Amino acid sequence: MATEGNNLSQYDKDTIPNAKDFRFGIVVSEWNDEITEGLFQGAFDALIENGVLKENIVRWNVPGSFELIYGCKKMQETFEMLDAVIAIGNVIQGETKHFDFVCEGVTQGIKDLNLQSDIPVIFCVLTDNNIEQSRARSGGKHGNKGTEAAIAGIKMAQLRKDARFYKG
Ligand SMILES: Nc1c(NC[C@H](O)[C@H](O)[C@H](O)CO)[nH]c(=O)[nH]c1=O
Ligand SMILES: CC(=O)[C@@H](O)COP(=O)(O)O
Repeated sequence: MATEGNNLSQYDKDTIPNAKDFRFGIVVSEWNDEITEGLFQGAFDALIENGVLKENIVRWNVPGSFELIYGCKKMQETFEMLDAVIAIGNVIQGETKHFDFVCEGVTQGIKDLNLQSDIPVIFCVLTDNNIEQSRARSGGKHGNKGTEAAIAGIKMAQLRKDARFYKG
């Protein structure tokens, strides 16, 4: 289902696990920071709204979305107590095929991090045709992808906690 006609910021609070004991890392790309700062604020606010303590959120910045791969890997390695990491970026189509390679690279890289580490990494990377689409998805008419990513992070942190419980 496309984002059009949906709101990325809407969720049923009653279905979200209480996140008061969860700790999150957030890695933010500085490319298109007008957009990535909006995504970060959406994610941060949603975490706090669902019980996460400010002191349990650590943020690192990286130059661009491609560097999210290394930044998230080092976040996982450095803070082993984290329950989830959120990768925030915004890639906008330019004149060349570079967009395709950055998007594919960061997608595959973050996928690999989820396979290689026990700490889930949430994919909060907008891959848009133009800045208008990015603005609409980072607090505009389609809501905020950062909010959606935070909720996904809480749910995956809870899934990881449940899995550890059942495994013993
Ligand atoms: N064009 C965009 C980039 N490009 C930069 C790369 O992400 C990377 O930092 C560079 O290739 C050096 O390794 N990054 C974005 O996040 N968004 C863009 O639109
Ligand atoms: C995603 C990119 O790297 C892209 O915005 C760069 O622009 P261009 O393809 O015009 O060099």
